[in-house]
Amino acid sequence: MNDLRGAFHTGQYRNVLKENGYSEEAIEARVQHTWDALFEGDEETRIYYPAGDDMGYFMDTGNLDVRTEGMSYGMMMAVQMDRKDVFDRIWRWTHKYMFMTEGDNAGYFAWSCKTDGTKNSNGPAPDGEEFFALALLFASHRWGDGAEPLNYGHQARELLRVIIHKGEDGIGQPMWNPDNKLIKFIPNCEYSDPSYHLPHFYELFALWSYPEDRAFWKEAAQASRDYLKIACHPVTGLAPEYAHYDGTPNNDRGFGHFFSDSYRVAANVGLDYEWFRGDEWEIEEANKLQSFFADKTPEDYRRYTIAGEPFEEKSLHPVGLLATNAMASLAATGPNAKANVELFWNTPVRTGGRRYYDNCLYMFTMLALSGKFRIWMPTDK
Ligand SMILES: O[C@@H]1[C@@H](O)[C@H](O[C@@H]2CO[C@@H](O[C@@H]3CO[C@@H](O)[C@H](O)[C@H]3O)[C@H](O)[C@H]2O)OC[C@H]1O
Repeated sequence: MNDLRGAFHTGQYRNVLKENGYSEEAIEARVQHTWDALFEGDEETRIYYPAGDDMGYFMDTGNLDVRTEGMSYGMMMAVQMDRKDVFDRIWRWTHKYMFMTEGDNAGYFAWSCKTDGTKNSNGPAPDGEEFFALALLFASHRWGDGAEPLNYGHQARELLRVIIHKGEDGIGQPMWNPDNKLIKFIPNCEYSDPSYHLPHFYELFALWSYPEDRAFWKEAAQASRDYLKIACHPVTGLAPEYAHYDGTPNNDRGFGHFFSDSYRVAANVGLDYEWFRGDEWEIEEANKLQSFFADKTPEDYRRYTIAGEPFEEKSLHPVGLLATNAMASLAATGPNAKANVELFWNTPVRTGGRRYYDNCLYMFTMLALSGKFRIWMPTDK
């Protein structure tokens, strides 16, 4: 058992794919094949593009931009796959083009840029910052720190400080509400996005952030686990894209239903259970989600109310959805856990214009179900 100061962590990672009967050789090959498709493949599958001598970016191929979401995901994938070269390229691009040094959002990263580095927005999206922070901490633990901007540990701790303390000097807003400890959809709003809640990340921030920030992160982990219980529907398990702090869907801008953002809740619940046995509720939640989708096929996935009523509109990212449903099998104990893993295994990475979001979720699921989405400790260097 690793010392995670009170947080349960086995130090063991299930290979759910192996448990489902696939050979270690086949699993290794699929993990590598997935990496190759996203990072080195042809235009049909790749989402990573090297830029210049020492930089690179993930492109949202559906929106033709570079998002903090994708950049932070790419860094997390690279550190898990021990690809410091790719990690450093993505982080250099992020640091050079996305970081904001002035205005209300100074200290945050612009959530969307053009591929030439021009900012499309001067606002951040907190899901990027939280993934950057943990990817940087893992990089520090796995490879050691270098010269700025590759001083990963320092970069992570500074970011973890800014995202909760911003606004204390009267300029800007924090990404977490300081009272209820819930992550906001964007800093200058007072509602949340259930898919942004990563209690398993906050447990680790509570260990490795600046000492004065650790108590906050520990409380945030509990607050997020409690919040997910009220944001996910009690029967279907479906979460809306955006939700109020009391857990009810926020449909002010049409994001109060189960659609693209929401898919990540299944993956997050699965990984929190795998890393920390976060909450026994996560087993129920995973079972409910898998049960809701048991009689549905990817070709017919829709937008749904969280009570499960379908809209006409088809899912924009069916491969991403089936992948996250499979990742929920890290927590699921129900009769659908195996079928979800099989469906994932039998589905290739997505090709074509909308592939970015699907294939990000696909790669995370491939890592998680093969026991390769792991916690990198300071002692792992
Ligand atoms: O209004 C923006 C808001 O859109 C932004 O959110 C980011 C973009 O949306 C989220 O992911 C998308 C899910 O749908 C797929 O089709 C897209 O490809 C994904 O990028 C993402 O999690 C958010 O970071 O945040 C800033 C707000 O100002």
